Amino acid sequence: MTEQALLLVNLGSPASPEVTDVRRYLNQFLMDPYVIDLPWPLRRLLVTLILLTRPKASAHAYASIWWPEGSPLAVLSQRLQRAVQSHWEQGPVFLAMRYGEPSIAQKLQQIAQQGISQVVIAPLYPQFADSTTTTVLTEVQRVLVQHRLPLSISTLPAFYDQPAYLDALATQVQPYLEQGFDHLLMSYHGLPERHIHKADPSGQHCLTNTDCCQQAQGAVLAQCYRAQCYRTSQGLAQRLELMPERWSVSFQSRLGRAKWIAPYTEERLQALAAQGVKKLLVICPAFVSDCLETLEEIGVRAREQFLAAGGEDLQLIPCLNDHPQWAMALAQLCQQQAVPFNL
Ligand SMILES: C=CC1=C(C)c2cc3[nH]c(cc4nc(cc5[nH]c(cc1n2)c(C)c5CCC(=O)O)C(CCC(=O)O)=C4C)c(C)c3C=C
Ligand SMILES: [Fe+2]
Ligand SMILES: [Fe+2]
Repeated sequence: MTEQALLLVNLGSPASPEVTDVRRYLNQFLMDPYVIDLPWPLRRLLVTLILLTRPKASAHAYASIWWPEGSPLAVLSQRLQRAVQSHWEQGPVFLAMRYGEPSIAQKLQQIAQQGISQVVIAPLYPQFADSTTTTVLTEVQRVLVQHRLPLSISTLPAFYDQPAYLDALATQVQPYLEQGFDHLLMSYHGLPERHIHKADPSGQHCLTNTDCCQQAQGAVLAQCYRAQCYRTSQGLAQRLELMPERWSVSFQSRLGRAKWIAPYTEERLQALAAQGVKKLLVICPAFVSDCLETLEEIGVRAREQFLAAGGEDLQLIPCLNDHPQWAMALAQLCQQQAVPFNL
């Protein structure tokens, strides 16, 4: 049988929580034109301004969640890689990071050097966005051309509605519901509204009314991150048999002054506390591995905010991480859903 490698790709973290490493990481991340989609001179100017203050604040936040083995996102991604290997019989499973190390270039070269010619690339993002999925695939294309790698590539598309993924997510959440709760908040990483409009092939669907994303279908759904977040949420709520008033969706991690997709997590936290919700569960389904945005932004800061607003308990439900059902589901999705690489 021809060997086929599997390359999992996650976002990446700074090498350490030191300010210099965080600055280097943020510079690489934010200078990506798929993340800050401004012309180079404006992007350089904006990122330079962000880098005046952000690295210090972010370094402090990273230091508060850093583990002895390293960044939670990196450590948990490695654990997932090992767990997926036991379900991937076609060949070795590798892990790369879009920003920082190990890079996509290092891993694709390693795969080619091992004489493997077929690779499945799995960007570890359930919902499609240019700032996550497209930038990974663009980097893969760049590396293939620059290093003339003789690799035949297929890629795993966004899996926001795949039953195997949703079943694993429901298995992860279920025990927390059984402990008793008032409300389950599904908080996704946000995006500037501009990114959603740019990706909208109809030019008129997205964000035109409050529930446009819930109605999205076909080519619009395939490109609309917000619509995919709602589909994931509906699929999860259905599996957990949640009544509509027991769950809601919000978007976190805003940066800068542009308008980001709503509703904002901070505002939902205030509103839920004001409605009398005391025991709040939060799951972050845009992330498959716990990271700064789950452990610190939700587990620490959102918790403080909710308690200050009158809530009694906010519990962060861990991401899928290396859950055995998720590892098996991911291997299965890569076998069954990967499509020929076509950027
Ligand atoms: C314009 C800025 C950003 C966009 C767009 C964006 C999209 C986006 N990001 C993730 C996943 C993660 N982001 C993480 C951290 C993070 N994100 C941004 C900015 C944008 N993200 C910044 C500046 C940071 C760094 C931390 C900080 O200073 O706040 C992380 C965590 C990484 C870690 O090391 O733990 C993840 C994961 C998605 C899924 C997404 C689009 C949907
Ligand atoms: Fe982000
Ligand atoms: Fe939409």
